[in-house]
Amino acid sequence: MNSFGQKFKFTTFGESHGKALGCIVDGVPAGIKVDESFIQSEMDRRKPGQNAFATARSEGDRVEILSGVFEGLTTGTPISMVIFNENQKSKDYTNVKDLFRPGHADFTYFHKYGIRDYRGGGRSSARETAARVAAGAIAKLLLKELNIEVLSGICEIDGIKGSKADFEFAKTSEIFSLDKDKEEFQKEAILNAKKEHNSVGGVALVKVKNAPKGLGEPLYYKLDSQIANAMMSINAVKGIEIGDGFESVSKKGSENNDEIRSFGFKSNHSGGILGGISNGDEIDIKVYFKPTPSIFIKQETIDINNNEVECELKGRHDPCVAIRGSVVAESMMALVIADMLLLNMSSKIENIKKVYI
Ligand SMILES: Cc1cc2nc3c(=O)[nH]c(=O)nc-3n(C[C@H](O)[C@H](O)[C@H](O)COP(=O)(O)O)c2cc1C
Ligand SMILES: C=C(O[C@@H]1CC(C(=O)O)=C[C@@H](OP(=O)(O)O)[C@H]1O)C(=O)O
Repeated sequence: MNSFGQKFKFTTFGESHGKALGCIVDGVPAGIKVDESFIQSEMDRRKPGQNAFATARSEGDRVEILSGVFEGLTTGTPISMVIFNENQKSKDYTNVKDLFRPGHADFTYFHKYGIRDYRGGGRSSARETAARVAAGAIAKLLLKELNIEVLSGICEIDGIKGSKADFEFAKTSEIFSLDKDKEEFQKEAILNAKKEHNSVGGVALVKVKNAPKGLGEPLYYKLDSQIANAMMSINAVKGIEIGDGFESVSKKGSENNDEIRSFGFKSNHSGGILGGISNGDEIDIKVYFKPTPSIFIKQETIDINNNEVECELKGRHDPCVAIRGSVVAESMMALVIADMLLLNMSSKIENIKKVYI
């Protein structure tokens, strides 16, 4: 079992240097309008090779829908989508074929499976996240029908934090940072690291607008625990925060509580989730990405025979994975919300009656 979700489920397949990648999304209700140009526009926001802040690998990331859609509508049967790889350069990996890149998953995959697919990280490469964005686009089409929106953007790069509380959200990959005053410095930090053959980390903000109250199951399928599970499943994610997150630890209860009025909550320190259930306010999380492990600085490592060697990489790598990673985080959030919506259908007898009677 390696799928995500209980009702709105998906799984992905493929490798970075294999023939193709793809996903199967199961449990999608019938009758959702499938706008293929929307799916492609989501793919384009994540795809590599678009600017100096991303890997130079050039992929069209064109999605082909193989099943589950008829005359522009979902049929209620599994939706399968495929994305063919176009720009693999496996030769770049020949000199590190038998060794483990520090910080990447080469070491752990080898010890788990006993096989070294050295071609660009194989299944552990974040190229897999293209398939998640395709699945996330289907989730977003469901959310659109309910006027729920998921957005994301960058709020921190290499320790340079955005300062505005109310960010303008990035809609395309052209818009880089949520804080226009800090954007220039954040960009510079990435380009400087790149010049030095190094990489930097970053933080993405993900928000859900118009999420209804009541999403999330008690106790073992809470909305926040599922969001954490989804985000931590993304390559290079090392932590997440819900609402004020770690900052709330140093606050008094009186500062941290969101007081309640008849019109709603006076503040949103909770990030829109209480007791693992959405409270109707904006859902608001931060996702922390580590610096890209593949860097072009000589490092010490071992080979598959345990010999101590030096590792010198070639190839094409993101100098900061958080930039494209923010789009992946947004897709995973859409998938969690879609799953929770479908689970929520059966939380009240009135809802079940609406469907069946
Ligand atoms: C969008 C995205 C792009 C990435 N690009 C690269 C890359 O070009 N080179 C690399 O070494 N790692 C890249 N990573 C990170 C690795 O895939 C990841 O660090 C590796 O699989 C090890 O997993 P872990 O960091 O979660 O432990 C990327 C991650 C994301 C989310
Ligand atoms: C190709 C993509 O990103 C890749 C993610 C990645 C990694 O190790 O995660 C390593 C690089 O690829 P390659 O396997 O060719 O060395 C990136 O270019 C993509 O996101 O589509």
